[in-house]
Amino acid sequence: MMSKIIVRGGKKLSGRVRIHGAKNAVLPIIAASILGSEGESVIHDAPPLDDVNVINKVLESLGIEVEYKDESIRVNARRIQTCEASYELVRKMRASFLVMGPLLTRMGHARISLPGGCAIGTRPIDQHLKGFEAMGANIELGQGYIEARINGKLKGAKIYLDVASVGATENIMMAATLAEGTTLIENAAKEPEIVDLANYLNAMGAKIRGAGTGLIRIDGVERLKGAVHTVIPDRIEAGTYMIAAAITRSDLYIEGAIADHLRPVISKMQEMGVQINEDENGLRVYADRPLRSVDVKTLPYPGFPTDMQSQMMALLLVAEGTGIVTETVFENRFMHVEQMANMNAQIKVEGRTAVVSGGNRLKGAKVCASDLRAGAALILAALAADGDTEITGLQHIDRGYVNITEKLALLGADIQRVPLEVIELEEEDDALPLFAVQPSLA
Ligand SMILES: CC(=O)N[C@H]1[C@@H](OP(=O)(O)OP(=O)(O)OC[C@H]2O[C@@H](n3ccc(=O)[nH]c3=O)[C@H](O)[C@@H]2O)O[C@H](CO)[C@@H](O)[C@@H]1O
Ligand SMILES: C=C(OP(=O)(O)O)C(=O)O
Repeated sequence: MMSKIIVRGGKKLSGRVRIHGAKNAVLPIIAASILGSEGESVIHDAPPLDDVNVINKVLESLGIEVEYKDESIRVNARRIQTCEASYELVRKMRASFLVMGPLLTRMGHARISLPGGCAIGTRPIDQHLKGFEAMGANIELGQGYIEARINGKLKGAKIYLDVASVGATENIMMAATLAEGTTLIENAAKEPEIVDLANYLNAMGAKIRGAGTGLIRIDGVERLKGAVHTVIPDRIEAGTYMIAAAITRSDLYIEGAIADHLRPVISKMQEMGVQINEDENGLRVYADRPLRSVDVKTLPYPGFPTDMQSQMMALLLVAEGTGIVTETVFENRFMHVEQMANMNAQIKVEGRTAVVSGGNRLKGAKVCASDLRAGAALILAALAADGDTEITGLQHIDRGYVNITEKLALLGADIQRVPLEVIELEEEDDALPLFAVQPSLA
C-alpha cells in the first residue's frame, strides 16, 4: 500500500534508539554467500529492509535456498541452477550487481542485467568490469545484459582502481577469493563495510589481508564453505539519528553506534556545537546551545560519507551562518535541495557545491523523497519545521531504514505513516522514478 509520512515539527525527542545491521554490509555479504559450495551460512543482524528482500530474491532466482527469519538469514548455496540475474530484479537495486563476482568465479559464467543509472548519478560499473577482465574474464554486453565467461579459473592479477569504488572493491575481492594465485587491489575502498565483507569471506575460508586499507591482497583458495557472521551496525542509520537529536535540540542515546565508523560525522557535528559522548555500547548525542555552520565535503572513507550529506544539510539549515557543502562522490546528489526549498530553506547550488544559509525558520510543506538519503533528510528537516510536513516517495526510504516512523515516534516525535489517497496516488505516478531508464557502462 502506497503511503506518506506526516510529521508535525517542533517536538523534543528523548530516550534510546537501537541501530539495525548495516544495509551496505549485509547486501555484499548475502551476495558472497553464493561462494559457499559446502555447508550453510547464517547471517545475523540482517536488517528487515526492502533491499535485503531484493537480494534474497536474486539468490533464490539462481536456485539458492534462502530463509529469512528474525533478522537472521540462512543461505544454502550448495547447488546453483542458473547464472543469470534478470532485469526485473537488478533494476530494483544496483547492489544486485554484486552477484557477478561470486557467480563468475564459482561457476565460470554470469549473465547479469545492467544496473540502471540511479537518481544520484550515472554510477558506471567500468571498474568492476576492468577487474574481472584483468583476471582473465571475457566480457560481452548485449540486450541490456553483461555476460562474463572464463575458461577454467580466474587468474590473480594486480588491479588499480581509478576511483576507490566500494562496489568494485567488493565485487573484485569476492571474485579473487577462488582465483588462481594472488590478486592485489590498489586504491581499494576502505569503508567499514569492506572490512565486514572480508571478515565474512575469511570465515568462509578465504585468504584476504589489508581490507580497510588502500591495498587489499587476496590469495585464491580452492573452495569456500558457509559461515556464521554478524553484520556491523549501520553507521548511516546511526548518523541519521544523531542528526535527529541535534536538529530537535534533544538528548538521544544511539545504541549500537560504533564511534570509530562515524569519526567524520562526529567531528563535524562537534564543530557545530553538538555534544557527543562515546561509550562501548553507543553514543549519547545532545544539543543544548545554538549550532554554528560548518563546511562539509564528501569523500570516500575515512572522509565524510556521501550517504550523510543530505542529512547534514538539513542540520545546517537550523545552524547560524552559512555552510558550504561539496559533493565529490556522486555528480547528482542534491535532489533534496529543491524539496527543502519548499520548506523555506535557503540553499544555492552551483555544480557540486551547495551554499546553505542557516537560521531561516523551516516551514512544513508537501515534499517528495527522490532517493533514500534525500528522504531521510526531509524527515529530519520536518522534525525541526513549524507545522505539518507530508513526505511521499517512501519506497526510497524503505530501502534503507527499518521502521523509521515507529523509531522516531517512540522517541517522542509527532510522526505517522498513513495510506495515500487515490488522488495523491495519481500525482505520485508523475513523481521521480526509482531509477532513470538509461543504463550506463562507463
Ligand atoms: C550498496 C552500497 O554499498 N552502496 C554504497 C556504495 O555504492 P557504490 O558501491 O555503488 O558506490 P561506489 O563507491 O562504487 O561509487 C563511488 C563513485 O565511483 C564511481 N564509479 C563506481 C564504480 C565504477 O565502476 N566506476 C565509477 O566511476 C561512481 O559513479 C561514483 O561516482 O558506496 C557509495 C559511496 O560511498 C554509497 O553512497 C552507497 O550507499
Ligand atoms: C546510495 C545508497 O545506496 P545504493 O548504493 O544501494 O543506491 C545509500 O545507501 O545511500
